[in-house]
Amino acid sequence: MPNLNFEFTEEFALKMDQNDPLRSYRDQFYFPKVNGRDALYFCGNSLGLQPKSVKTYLEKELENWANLAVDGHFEGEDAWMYVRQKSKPALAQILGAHPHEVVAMNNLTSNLHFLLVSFYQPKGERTKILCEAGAFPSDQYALESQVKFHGLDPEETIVELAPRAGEHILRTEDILAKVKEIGSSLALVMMGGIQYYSGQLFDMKDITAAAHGVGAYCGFDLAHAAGNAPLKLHNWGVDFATWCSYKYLNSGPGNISGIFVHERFADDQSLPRFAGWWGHDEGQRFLMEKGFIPMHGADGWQLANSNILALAAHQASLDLFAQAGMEQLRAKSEKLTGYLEFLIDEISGNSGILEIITPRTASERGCQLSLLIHKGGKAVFDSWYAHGVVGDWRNPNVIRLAPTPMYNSFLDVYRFGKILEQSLHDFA
Ligand SMILES: Cc1ncc(COP(=O)(O)O)c(C=O)c1O
Ligand SMILES: Nc1c(O)cccc1C(=O)C[C@H](N)C(=O)O
Repeated sequence: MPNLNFEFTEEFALKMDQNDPLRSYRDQFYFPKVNGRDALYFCGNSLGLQPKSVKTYLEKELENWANLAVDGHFEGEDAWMYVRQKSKPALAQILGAHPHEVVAMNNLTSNLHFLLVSFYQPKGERTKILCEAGAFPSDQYALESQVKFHGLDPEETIVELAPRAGEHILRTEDILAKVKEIGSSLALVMMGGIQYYSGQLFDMKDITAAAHGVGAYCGFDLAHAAGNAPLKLHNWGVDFATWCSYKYLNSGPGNISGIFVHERFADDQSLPRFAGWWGHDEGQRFLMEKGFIPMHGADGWQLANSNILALAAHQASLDLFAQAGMEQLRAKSEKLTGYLEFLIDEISGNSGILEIITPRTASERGCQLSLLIHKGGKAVFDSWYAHGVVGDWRNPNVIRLAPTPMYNSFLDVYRFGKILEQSLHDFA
């Protein structure tokens, strides 16, 4: 990132906002209120804000349902039968994939299970799964239950790699060395793309290459990376991935997830998979015949017919991503998070109250900074919230703050700086 000579002044923040080519997007979102005032919302890592356009997109589908009823499946330019196609160009851009490698469907954890059915096939001595220690609990439960499903012992089968003693982030060299060490016993590397707790962005390209080097598959949970960090899943050769759309993709609580399956598996019928009629050859689906013929690419992993209202809300947000462009969003994101980092260092410096544990290099993180709280515990978080700061507290002792380039401003970050300054007096 260029040296921007950040300053802890309102004038500086306002100047940055004036020069921000994405500044108009903020007005396209609803901001919640805390204590009657617009929140300083830094919680896109948990739930993204609602685009104002969502209502219109939903209303259109409600009208289609009201006016067309069952004919809505096949009639009109937005026929529900094909509507998932609409989301593919924007998703492909966000994930760094070809459109036929991605499809919006289900929820994240469900998708993880379906993908593991295909990409976790323990055989002989090749049974082990490598993941990061402290992965999001749902991923841990999914991996454990898959291992048990294959009659194996999770304790022996799942290798959890932790940072070195006294460190908070995993060194890429340690991940690569562990892959090599497990070698021919490794069936799968399955990690978060961005670690939900520390905010570390893993080197997915090198990790994938290392996994392939020992004959293992490699997949990522991109819940915290999709719409946040630059991704090139196709070029990196990643085998599979899944994400959710309710965080950085601003598509609504619990809304639809998506999957990526690399094109080398697009017509691979040797991979086991759980099938359903929506993954069956579209041209023959309504012949209602026996014998599953998977669709080309990721679509062949679909099971059930698309949730149209979910896709409508998703599309409202994806259209904003397509307009804004991931490159521009990332360029702003590096500056915005860089500004937050600068202010935290400048203000809390040697206070001993908190410490940034997210990597200090922009290429090793998304927009989130995770702050390890040394003094004051959750009371620090509560006091910020009382002043309108919406971040989140994650046990045992981290506050996550995620200024998102789509709707946060430099002024938001500056205002947080003023609140931080005040709270340091309270917790010193
Ligand atoms: C990294 C990660 N994986 C999985 C999940 C669970 O997703 P879902 O409940 O949508 O399956 C979350 C968040 O809830 C998450 O942050
Ligand atoms: N999906 C959530 C929910 O319904 C309630 C509270 C939190 C969530 C989250 O998504 C948590 C999030 N995945 C995390 O990184 O902590």
